[in-house]
Amino acid sequence: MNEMFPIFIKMSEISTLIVGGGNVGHEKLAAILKNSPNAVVTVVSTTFGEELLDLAKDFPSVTLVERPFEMSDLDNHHIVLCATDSYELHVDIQKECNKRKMLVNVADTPPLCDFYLGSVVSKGDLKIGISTNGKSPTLAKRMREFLEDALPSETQQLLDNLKGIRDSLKGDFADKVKQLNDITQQVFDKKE
Ligand SMILES: C[C@@]1(CC(=O)O)C2=NC(=C\c3[nH]c(c(CCC(=O)O)c3CC(=O)O)Cc3[nH]c(c(CC(=O)O)c3CCC(=O)O)/C=C3\N/C(=C\2)[C@@H](CCC(=O)O)[C@]3(C)CC(=O)O)/[C@H]1CCC(=O)O
Ligand SMILES: NC(=O)c1ccc[n+]([C@@H]2O[C@H](COP(=O)([O-])OP(=O)(O)OC[C@H]3O[C@@H](n4cnc5c(N)ncnc54)[C@H](O)[C@@H]3O)[C@@H](O)[C@H]2O)c1
Repeated sequence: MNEMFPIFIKMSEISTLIVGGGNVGHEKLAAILKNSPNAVVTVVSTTFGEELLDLAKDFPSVTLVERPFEMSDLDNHHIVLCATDSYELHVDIQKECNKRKMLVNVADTPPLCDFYLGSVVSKGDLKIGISTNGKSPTLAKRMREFLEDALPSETQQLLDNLKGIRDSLKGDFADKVKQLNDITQQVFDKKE
């Protein structure tokens, strides 16, 4: 059983720290910005790869700090992603995050992670997060590609229509729930 609980985070409302600006740092930053272009992210790294520099320049809410990590970098951030090539540093950061009750993800080291990144399917406002419980990120990627193709292109139109109906419904909460269930059942042509 996959015991992880998915949540959707407002990345522009919290502050994220990435430690390490090489290949993995770039991958993690790209994954965040693809979903959340206004994410507030600081990347601290001794050196930065070209790809990360190229990506970050288009996002004003991303700050790059070029120097070795210091524990005080954890101040004022909510979540941390470790992406250096130093396992020892990652262990130290993970311990300190634990002490401070901050959530930490350590690239390539699932046992040190409080949370995993997922594959993300997006169709307009619809977003589906996929986890394989860490078993196969490659399968998560394939599932994303499969669902991206399978979801109808009218998904956003459907959502916009339902939002309009939702806002215009009268009655108490139970009435509204019933009406919305009836309407969506017709859309999916589902018999109960
Ligand atoms: C979903 C995605 C999100 C993202 O990172 O954006 C993601 N990995 C992605 C791709 C990917 N990562 C790797 C490959 C190479 C092939 C392979 O190993 O399968 C590919 C495929 C590729 O790139 O084609 C290497 C890899 N990854 C981890 C390990 C360590 C280990 O498992 O021990 C190693 C071995 C490194 C080594 O060999 O040393 C660990 C994790 N990777 C996770 C997430 C978390 C579990 C998610 C889940 O539950 O499924 C977890 C546990 C922690 C975390 O990183 O948060 C993103 C797909 C985005 C998309 O395209 O949709
Ligand atoms: N690149 C991949 O796809 C991949 C795949 C599997 C495993 N890994 C592992 O993941 C780790 C990172 O890989 P990478 O390719 O991103 O490495 P990298 O060398 O490209 O990047 C590491 C970054 O960490 C920075 N760094 C190192 N020590 C630091 C410190 N004390 N403070 C701040 N920054 C520091 C470096 O300046 C560099 O920018 C490695 O252990 C690697 O073996 C990488």
